[in-house]
Amino acid sequence: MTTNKWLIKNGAYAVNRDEKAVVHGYMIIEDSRITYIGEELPAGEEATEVVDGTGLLFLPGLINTHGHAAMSLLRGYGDDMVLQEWLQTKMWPMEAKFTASDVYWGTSLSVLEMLKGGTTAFLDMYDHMDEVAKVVEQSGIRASLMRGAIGLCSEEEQRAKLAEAVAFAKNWHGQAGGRITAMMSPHAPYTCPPAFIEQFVQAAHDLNLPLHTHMSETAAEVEQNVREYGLRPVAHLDKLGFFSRPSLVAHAVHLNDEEIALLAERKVAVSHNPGSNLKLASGVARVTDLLKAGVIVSLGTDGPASNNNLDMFEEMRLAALIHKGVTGDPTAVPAGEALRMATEYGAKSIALKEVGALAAGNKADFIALNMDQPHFLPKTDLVSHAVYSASAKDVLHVWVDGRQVVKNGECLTMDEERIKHEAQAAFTGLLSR
Ligand SMILES: CSC[C@H]1O[C@@H](n2cnc3c(O)ncnc32)[C@H](O)[C@@H]1O
Ligand SMILES: [Zn+2]
Repeated sequence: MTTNKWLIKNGAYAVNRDEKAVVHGYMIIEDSRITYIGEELPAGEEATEVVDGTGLLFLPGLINTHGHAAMSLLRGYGDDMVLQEWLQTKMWPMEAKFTASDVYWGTSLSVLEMLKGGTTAFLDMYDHMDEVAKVVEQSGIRASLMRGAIGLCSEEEQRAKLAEAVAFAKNWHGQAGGRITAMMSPHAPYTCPPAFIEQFVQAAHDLNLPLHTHMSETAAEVEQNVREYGLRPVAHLDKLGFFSRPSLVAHAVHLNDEEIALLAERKVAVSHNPGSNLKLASGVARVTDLLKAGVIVSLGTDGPASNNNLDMFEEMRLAALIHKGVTGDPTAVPAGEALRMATEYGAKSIALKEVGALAAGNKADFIALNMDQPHFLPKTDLVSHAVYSASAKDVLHVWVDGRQVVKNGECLTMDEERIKHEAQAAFTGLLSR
């Protein structure tokens, strides 16, 4: 029996189908699913909630496929450095002091920012993951979660990290009404010895879960991989069996033609993180070549300490702009493709079914932008406006799994004032420990 039925009238819906980018008219949501999108109102539809969609553009919820949410506590703490210096001198010393409570409040701050900015699903690789899962459960967002493991430690500590990752996946995969799914995640080839990576691959096989890792983010790490193992990271991970599982690699900035072909052959998805790659001066990923080769490329912010926000509109815009700039081809990553990267390809990257597109039968994860603003006029091409002109601040309403979680810009499921206070206090506490 349907208990929750929303009728949205007079809206514009970015269906992003080849024949039609936007449909004007009605959308119906019954419980957790979209049941109708079309120009005509089907007869006899009685809704429990009616929304006037006049002046609103409805998009699929944005999907952030790589990040470390609790790192919001370190936003602005270590700017203008390259990756290794940033990790070793700023992030890792502070993260070593993080308590479960720090992760809870840091993640809450990020989830609040993401929901208010139109992100309805995110990937998180971190420590104290039970706290992250609690925030996901309470806030109503959807997430793919994993205990990230750095293997630069004793074998005993490695065993403990792997056991934690396995226990977390067993406890939380499918929880929160199916909004939480799990992956297995060794941090990176340069922080995880080969045998440790192989143990994660085996665990992913045993649990039937996908794998995620950082890969080829900087030229220095590729050189280090060649020095230590005689192989570049793609061949190295392939040799360790990583790509025998459904897998998603973050960054993939430094790739040659053979590596792109291998990623396509192994059906490895790539999370492109343009903001973080620019800020850490890591380089620009070969996104147009990856897409041409048939690789699924989605978008991620990475952690809020290397971005420094979680605005997926900014990532879409960056993706649509920088690849034009570096290739000299103004048709590289057009607006419709950038939107697909942030939605449909994002869902594929983190193995979410029936999410990522506005279509009858899909899960009702969607957002509404207030288009009645100067920067959205004239009404030429609404998808172009969403990619080239919009930002997180334009998001008015957000639904996840058929539940409204943001209304008129306010998050209904999280206590914004408390979260802001606790996150600031957590940072102050970290400085004094
Ligand atoms: C083991 S938990 C995740 C770990 O990843 C670190 N991290 C954050 N951003 C990046 C990045 O861009 N490349 C590599 N590692 C990153 C974070 O500080 C955590 O320690
Ligand atoms: Zn990362």
